[in-house]
Amino acid sequence: MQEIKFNHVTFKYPDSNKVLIDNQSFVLPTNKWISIVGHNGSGKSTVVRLLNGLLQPSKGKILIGDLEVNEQHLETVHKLVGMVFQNPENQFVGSTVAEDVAFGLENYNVAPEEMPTIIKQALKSVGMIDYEDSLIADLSGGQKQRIAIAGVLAVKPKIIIFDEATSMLDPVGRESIMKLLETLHHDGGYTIIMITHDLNEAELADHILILDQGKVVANDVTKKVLSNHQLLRKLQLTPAAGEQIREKLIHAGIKAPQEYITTGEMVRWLKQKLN
Ligand SMILES: Nc1ncnc2c1ncn2[C@@H]1O[C@H](COP(=O)(O)OP(=O)(O)OP(=O)(O)O)[C@@H](O)[C@H]1O
Repeated sequence: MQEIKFNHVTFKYPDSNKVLIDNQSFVLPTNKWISIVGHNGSGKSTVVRLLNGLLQPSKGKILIGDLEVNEQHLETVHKLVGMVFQNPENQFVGSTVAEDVAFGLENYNVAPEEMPTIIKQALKSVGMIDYEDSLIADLSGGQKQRIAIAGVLAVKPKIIIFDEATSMLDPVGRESIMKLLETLHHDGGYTIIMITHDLNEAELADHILILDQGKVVANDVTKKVLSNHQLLRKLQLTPAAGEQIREKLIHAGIKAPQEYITTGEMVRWLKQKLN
């Protein structure tokens, strides 16, 4: 699949006077893992909702390859771009796992006889094959999020958007969903777009887009974006976990250079120092 393009996109919510996205043009690669980073209210959710057609731009065009995201192509766009939200509870419609995954398929006119195989495949991809007949209410937060992801995978999208999909989980649940994303990305060939506040999570991506007050202020491969320390500090996007490690090291009498800011960078620096 070819790239994703925002061409001179302007957007304003109908009930607001503020132009939120003002004439923004940018290109995102496909078949990559992309993180969208920015503070609360910077426009991250708006950008991804424009991409999957939940919102329409006031001006400009959005293209996924040759396909223009507009009212006329909404069904194709929704099939192509799946979305997993912060709170899986908002996505469930069935009471059992299998019923819920089946519901998404019914919307796309999948023949009933094909459903059991598709449901099993999707549950297998998220490591939940043994839970087909379980009640959703009996699952943990992390398991619920996996089922929400299976529901999206069953429709066979090419792009999957995760809108802060780990933010309601505990650290263990969070890590297991991040591992699942890595597997989906490497083995499944999906384009993954992940919204996060956390640069340590963003660091796992191939590509990072940073938004600030509705404007794209960085859009490049991860290494390049994370090495622009001046910009990250200006935006106050230094990752909390990295800064905590720095403080602990200072207490231990070790001064890590200021330019190492993410946990990954900090760990690499420490390893080098210890060798
Ligand atoms: N339905 C709406 N009507 C009017 N304004 C809205 C609506 N939804 C969001 N906004 C405003 O648009 C701005 C951007 O919101 P958006 O949700 O895209 O930001 P975000 O970067 O995803 O934020 P967060 O990290 O808090 O989820 C915010 O100022 C928000 O208040």
